[in-house]
Amino acid sequence: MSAAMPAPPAGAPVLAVEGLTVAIQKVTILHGISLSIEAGEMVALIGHNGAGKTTFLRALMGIQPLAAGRIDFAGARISDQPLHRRAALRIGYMPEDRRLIPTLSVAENILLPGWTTGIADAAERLEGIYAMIPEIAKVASRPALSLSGGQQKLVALARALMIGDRLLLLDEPFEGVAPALVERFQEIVAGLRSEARTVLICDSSLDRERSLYSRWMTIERGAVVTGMDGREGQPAA
Ligand SMILES: Nc1ncnc2c1ncn2[C@@H]1O[C@H](COP(=O)(O)OP(=O)(O)OP(=O)(O)O)[C@@H](O)[C@H]1O
Repeated sequence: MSAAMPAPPAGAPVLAVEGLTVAIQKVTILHGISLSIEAGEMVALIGHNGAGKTTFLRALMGIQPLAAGRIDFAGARISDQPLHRRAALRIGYMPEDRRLIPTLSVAENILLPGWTTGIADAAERLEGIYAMIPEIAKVASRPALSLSGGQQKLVALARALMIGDRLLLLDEPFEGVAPALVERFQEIVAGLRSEARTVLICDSSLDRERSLYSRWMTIERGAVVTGMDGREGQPAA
C-alpha cells in the first residue's frame, strides 16, 4: 500500500466518477460520464472507434483536462490535483499507442514509472513482472524499438503493472496484435482477475473476452449507456 495514499474508507469504491465532461476545441467529447469501480472488479468499457474510451482514460489520468465533473480515487478527490500529484497514486495506465521510449531498453521502460514515482521496491516488482510475463524477461535488455508491435504492447502492459497496484487502466490491450498474442494477453488479464486486481479495460468489442470481466459498460458518442449490472448512464445528447 502506498504511503502517499491512505486506504479508502470501508465500502468506498476505488474509483468514482461523477458527471465527467470533456471538451476538445469547444466540441464536447464526453457528456457527463458517471461510473464507479469497486476493489477487485475487472470492468470493461466497450465502445466503437471514436466513442470516447481513450479520452475518458486520459481524463482519469489527468492528461486531458475536465470541463466539468469530478473524479474520486480511494476516497480522495483527485480531479483537482495537478498531473504530477496524480502520478504517485499507483494507477497504472497502458495507452493504446504504447508510448514506449524507443531507445531505452525494455527493462528501463518498465522501471521508468517506478523511478519517477520513487517506488522503493521497483527491482523486486520487475522480478514479479518477469515471473508473470516470462517472455518479457527474455528481451529485457533489448531496446524497445527492436520489438514487434505486439511485444511492445506487452511491455506497455508490464510498465502499467509496475505502479498499477491500486488500479490498472488498459486501453485496447487486445487490439492490433496477432491472434496467438491475443490469447496470451487474455491469459495475463485472466491472471490479474484471479489476483483480484482492480482493472478497467477499454475495448471495441466484447466478443472474444466476455468471460474475463466481472462487469461491463457500453460507451457511445461520449456517454455511458448501459451496464450489465442494470445501471443506466446518460444517453448521448
Ligand atoms: N485531440 C483531439 N482533437 C480533436 N478531436 C479529438 C481529439 N481527441 C479525440 N478527439 C475526438 O474525440 C472522440 C473520441 O475519441 P477517442 O479517441 O476517445 O475514442 P475511442 O473510443 O478511444 O476510439 P479509438 O479506439 O478509435 O481510439 C472522437 O470523435 C475523436 O475524433
